[in-house]
Amino acid sequence: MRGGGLGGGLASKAERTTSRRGTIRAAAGEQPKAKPDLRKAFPKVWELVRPRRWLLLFGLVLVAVNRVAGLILPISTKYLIDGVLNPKSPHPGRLLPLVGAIFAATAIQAATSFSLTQLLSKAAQRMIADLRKQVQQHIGRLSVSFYDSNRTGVLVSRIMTDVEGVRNLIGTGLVEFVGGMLTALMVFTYLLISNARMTLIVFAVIAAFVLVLQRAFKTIRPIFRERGKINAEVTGRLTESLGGVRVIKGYHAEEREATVFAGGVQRLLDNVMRSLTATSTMSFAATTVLGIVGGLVMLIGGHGVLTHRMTVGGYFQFTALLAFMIAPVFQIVNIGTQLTEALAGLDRTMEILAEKDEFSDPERVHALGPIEGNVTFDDVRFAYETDKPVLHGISFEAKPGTMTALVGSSGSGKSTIISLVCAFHKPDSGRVLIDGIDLATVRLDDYRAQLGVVLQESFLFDGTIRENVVFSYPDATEEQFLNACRIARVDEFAERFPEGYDTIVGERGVKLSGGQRQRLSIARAILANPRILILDEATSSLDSESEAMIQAGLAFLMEGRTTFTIAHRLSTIRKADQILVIEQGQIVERGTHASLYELGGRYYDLYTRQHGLETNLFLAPGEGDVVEEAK
Ligand SMILES: Nc1ncnc2c1ncn2[C@@H]1O[C@H](COP(=O)(O)OP(=O)(O)OP(=O)(O)O)[C@@H](O)[C@H]1O
Repeated sequence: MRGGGLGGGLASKAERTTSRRGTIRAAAGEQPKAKPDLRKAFPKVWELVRPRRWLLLFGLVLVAVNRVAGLILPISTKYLIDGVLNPKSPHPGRLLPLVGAIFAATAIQAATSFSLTQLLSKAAQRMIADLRKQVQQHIGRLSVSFYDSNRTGVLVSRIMTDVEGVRNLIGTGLVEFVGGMLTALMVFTYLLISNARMTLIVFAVIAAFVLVLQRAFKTIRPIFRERGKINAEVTGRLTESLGGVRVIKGYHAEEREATVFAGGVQRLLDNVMRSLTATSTMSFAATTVLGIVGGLVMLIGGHGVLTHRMTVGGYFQFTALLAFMIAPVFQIVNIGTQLTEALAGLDRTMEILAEKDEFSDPERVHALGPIEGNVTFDDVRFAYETDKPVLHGISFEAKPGTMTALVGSSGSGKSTIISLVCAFHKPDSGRVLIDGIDLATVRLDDYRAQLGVVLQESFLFDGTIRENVVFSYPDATEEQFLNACRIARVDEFAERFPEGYDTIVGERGVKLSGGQRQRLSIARAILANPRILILDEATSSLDSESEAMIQAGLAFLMEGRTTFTIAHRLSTIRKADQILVIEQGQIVERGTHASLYELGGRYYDLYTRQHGLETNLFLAPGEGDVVEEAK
């Protein structure tokens, strides 16, 4: 993207504005759904499964072979006891072939198990990687209002954690599940043929248990869904508090933060405890059922053998096979939980993927060639929330290559106007026109490629100086890159580092000063060569040397571009071709510095306030002297 660091705009503004419009249910703190909507989940599951359907089918064949091979051993007990070892007519010659068959079956079982894990687990991991990329890409294309209303940590968890659970759908989870069912069915049929009465009694007990299990799953599913939500919230808060460590320390709020975190961890613990209670109840029930079934089989089978209705071999075979029928039911307990988790994760992932991506807005049909940079607001009205209008009929024109400064008190709507210029939002009524074309109908990629943003909170990645500068135009030549660095005076500090432009900056590397960060951000914007430039000036004052360097870079950057600035420095405001004074979402005055000063109205008030108060709205503290000289 050539856009001169739009990301910074998202980050800084999202931090300043709190969550006001909840788009993701979990983040908005709504009650979790009782269970994932399966009808909605299946198309999504199918979408994931479809490209891998042959693999899964092959996996199922492998499972079938595996399970049949696994049945050879229990089935052979009957032949061993009744055929080979029968005291009345022993057949020692049959022993070796029987053992050979068991060896062969075991070899097949081992080989198929190995291949299953190799094939399916790897496919599952590949799928997780794909899905992660897809979710991240989608989130990247969502509108700014989405970011405003969802916490960063929550989004991180959506991309990293939720997707992880999907492993169980493609990995061995689903196949094990189907394989288990298959085995149970095969064994059930076999047992039914060999001893219908005993099989049906055992089956009735197990069926009752399955019904109980189903109820248990109903309870346990929302717990898992909620766990994902709590996890995301706790991670979110943690990410924020680690990022805002200076504010926390500054207000000595370490303990308060610890309490908040402890509260989150406790909620997580409570949730895990609840699910553990549910799972332990399930295993308690399972053990009891196992005991009952075992006793019943012994009673009926023993009686059968004593009354010669069953052979000893038949009895042992029955008990051995029974395990193969019951084990899958218990496996389902385990796998069922995993699949439930996977579906809950998928459900949240789907919620994100269902969010409307700002680029594929059907209204945005106009391709935009190189623009001149005429920006016109035509009676623009806008509200973030219904019934709370923020802009009330803003109209102005910014001619190509001119500078428009927005001034006004805090909360008057300056940033909102800028957001509309950036097409982060659409007006509720009225139009924003770019060279006469309604911005709401323009393709965003075309437009944003011609937009550059320099924010007061310069946004730096963890990477080298070079990477941070060319971020706005990755195809820049070395010459273009060096030229931008020279104009923005990045060379002056970068070349002093032993690693030069390859010096790592950001969290892991060299910490740059506020002024240096701004210069880097200016170099980035110069390289992007935007037609429309957004400049959110820093409020903090820099020493005069840094200030001079920044001003020189900015002067070059603004040359010939339509610039919008939320100005704090009088030096910038005085250069503006037009100043718009915004109060409560309206333009109350407009003109140049001289004409507005002359007018003696709101602008005059704001301007002269600096003589009396430190909290000047234009200027950073200490800038007053510069004003005096400039006047
Ligand atoms: N994302 C948002 N959701 C809801 N309301 C918002 C949002 N962002 C801003 N507002 C509201 O819109 C109004 C105008 O805010 P805006 O940020 O445009 O003011 P501003 O003039 O840029 O203020 P400042 O100089 O303090 O940054 C304020 O009342 C603010 O509370």
